Amino acid sequence: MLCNVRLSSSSTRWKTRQGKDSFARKAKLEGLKSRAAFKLLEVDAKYKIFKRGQTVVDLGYAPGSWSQVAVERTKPNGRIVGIDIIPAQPPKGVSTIQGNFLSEGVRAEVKRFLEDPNQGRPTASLAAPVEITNTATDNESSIDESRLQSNADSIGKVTSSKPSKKGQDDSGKMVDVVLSDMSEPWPLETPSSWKRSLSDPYIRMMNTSGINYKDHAGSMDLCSAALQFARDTLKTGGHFVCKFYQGAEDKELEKELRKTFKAVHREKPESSRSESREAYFVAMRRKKESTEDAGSQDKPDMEASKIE
Ligand SMILES: C[S@@+](CC[C@H](N)C(=O)[O-])C[C@H]1O[C@@H](n2cnc3c(N)ncnc32)[C@H](O)[C@@H]1O
Repeated sequence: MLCNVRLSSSSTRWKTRQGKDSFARKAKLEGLKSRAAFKLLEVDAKYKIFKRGQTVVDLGYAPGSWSQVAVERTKPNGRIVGIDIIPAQPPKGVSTIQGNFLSEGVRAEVKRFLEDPNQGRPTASLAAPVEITNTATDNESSIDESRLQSNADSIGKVTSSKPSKKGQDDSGKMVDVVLSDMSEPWPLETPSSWKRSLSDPYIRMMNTSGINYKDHAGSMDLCSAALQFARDTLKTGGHFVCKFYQGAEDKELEKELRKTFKAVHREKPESSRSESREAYFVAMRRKKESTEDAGSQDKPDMEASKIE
């Protein structure tokens, strides 16, 4: 009960704030799914992270404005893969996987999807987004493989299922840019359906609570998972943009980033609300892989049902 009261009053506050927010109004006018698009646009204007034809992975993509920016900036022929724990309508041209990114099984599934550089990539004659939905309710870290297969089959827009070496670097990496904007969605930014799953997946995952140390700790978990994934999949020269909530451990994260990337910048975009402790690491040009950041132990783990 208490929870509902808190949700509805914060949702009213949110609506009032959005009404006054020029970035939110602009996003609506420009057909963007949320004001968050402007944060990435600012980052891209400064650091030029996107190029045509890239493979971009968007962690915590919903409702999808970062993916919209990535589609636009990598066309023609870019491929964008979005992952989110909540169900959402994927933006045009984006392949999506629903699942909890803190789960090894989900991370392994994303890597499997990426292995074929053509999977999810539009061709001249055919746009090929693929939507893979994890229907699990209690168990957010499992993926329904049969549904996954039948989804891919029935959508039938995958250009090729044959893995090819094209699009990979010397060490077999296939991703040009990893984005992570993972954190709790603002109310109403996503379809109302996410609220229905509130009681389950959000218990152990990152929830912005307004309690700084808690938000910071949750954010560090999400950033670590995103960084390990970036280390496992980013080509030499690839970029990583990662939201974090500022706090005691972010220096440690920055140190880790410096091991893997040639340049690491902290950014607080103008469109990021000043009262929020969120900020972004923009990590540029992945170094040639060293033993320090060699592959993680992520393995397909479809049985594992615990959210880590
Ligand atoms: C601020 S929103 C992202 C907004 C998005 N960048 C956009 O432009 O529309 C954060 C997203 O992270 C997702 N998220 C949080 N924790 C997650 C997790 N453990 N696994 C997958 N997605 C997660 C939330 O469901 C939410 O949709």
